[in-house]
Amino acid sequence: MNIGLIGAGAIGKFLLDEINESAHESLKVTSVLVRNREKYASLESDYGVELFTGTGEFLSSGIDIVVEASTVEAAKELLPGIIKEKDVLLISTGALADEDLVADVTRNANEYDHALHLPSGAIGGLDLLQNAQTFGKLDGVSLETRKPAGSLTDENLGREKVVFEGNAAEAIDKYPKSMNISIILAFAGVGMKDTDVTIIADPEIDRNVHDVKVTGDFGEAEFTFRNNPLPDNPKTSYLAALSVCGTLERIYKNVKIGS
Ligand SMILES: NC(=O)C1=CN([C@@H]2O[C@H](COP(=O)(O)OP(=O)(O)OC[C@H]3O[C@@H](n4cnc5c(N)ncnc54)[C@H](O)[C@@H]3O)[C@@H](O)[C@H]2O)C=CC1
Ligand SMILES: O=C([O-])CC(=O)C(=O)O
Repeated sequence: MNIGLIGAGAIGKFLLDEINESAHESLKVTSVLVRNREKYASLESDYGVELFTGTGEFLSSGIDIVVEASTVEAAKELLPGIIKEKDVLLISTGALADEDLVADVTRNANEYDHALHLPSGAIGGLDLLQNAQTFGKLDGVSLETRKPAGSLTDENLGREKVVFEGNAAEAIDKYPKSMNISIILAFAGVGMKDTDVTIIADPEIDRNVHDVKVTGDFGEAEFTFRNNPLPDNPKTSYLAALSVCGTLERIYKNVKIGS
């Protein structure tokens, strides 16, 4: 599967290292869409990829799937058009907080018969939420995110501080680089307005900790993810990058586990 990558930051670079430098025979990043060709020129020789600055040429470069690993803003701009041409894996899931965009993307995906893959990112347990919601009923879903203070605020905090309380839609609006998980959680569960979110800036930790609580007619579940950060971008959890690779690896397998 030839992969076209949008964004060569922390997750994009992880993908290049993991997929092009190791033995994933069926996967290869062949094209990378960047904004500044000079800045990323070394990727061509380092990873054997071709760089593009134009979306049209990027999409016609023989790729089978597009992996988005850029920003919520870029995802919102590019996704409605790209889904007409290719299957897409989107990690900036915060883009889907825009309901008009979701309607557009869904219509285009159906009309052009392309899939939109949404990895679980820096959390897990989305299979449970979907199962519990599809034929049963969820009563409540909450997310408490605790990140190193410097990831969330410029304030010099001496102790932990609750910097946000609200719903998932408000959380991604205020923290577009840090709360994509609130939107994928909302999508799998009770929606953006009913997913409760608390964000804590903690000067004492060096991991991204996400605590998800779910109640419904199935019973109760609680998941705590204590995620190591990616060295290239401490805001982003290592697990988020793994979820992109894992989703790609599983897409075309005939045996599906926990799906
Ligand atoms: N769903 C989830 O659980 C998680 C999602 N994320 C999101 O994943 C995305 C990638 O994360 P990182 O790699 O850590 O970010 P990063 O900031 O390290 O890298 C993003 C890269 O995208 C590039 N970029 C921005 N706009 C672009 C455009 N229009 N075209 C091409 N390239 C563009 C930037 O120059 C940068 O190199 C971010 O949106 C982040 O918020 C991050 C962590 C968890
Ligand atoms: O990586 C994480 O821990 C969560 C994150 O940044 C996001 O959801 O945007």
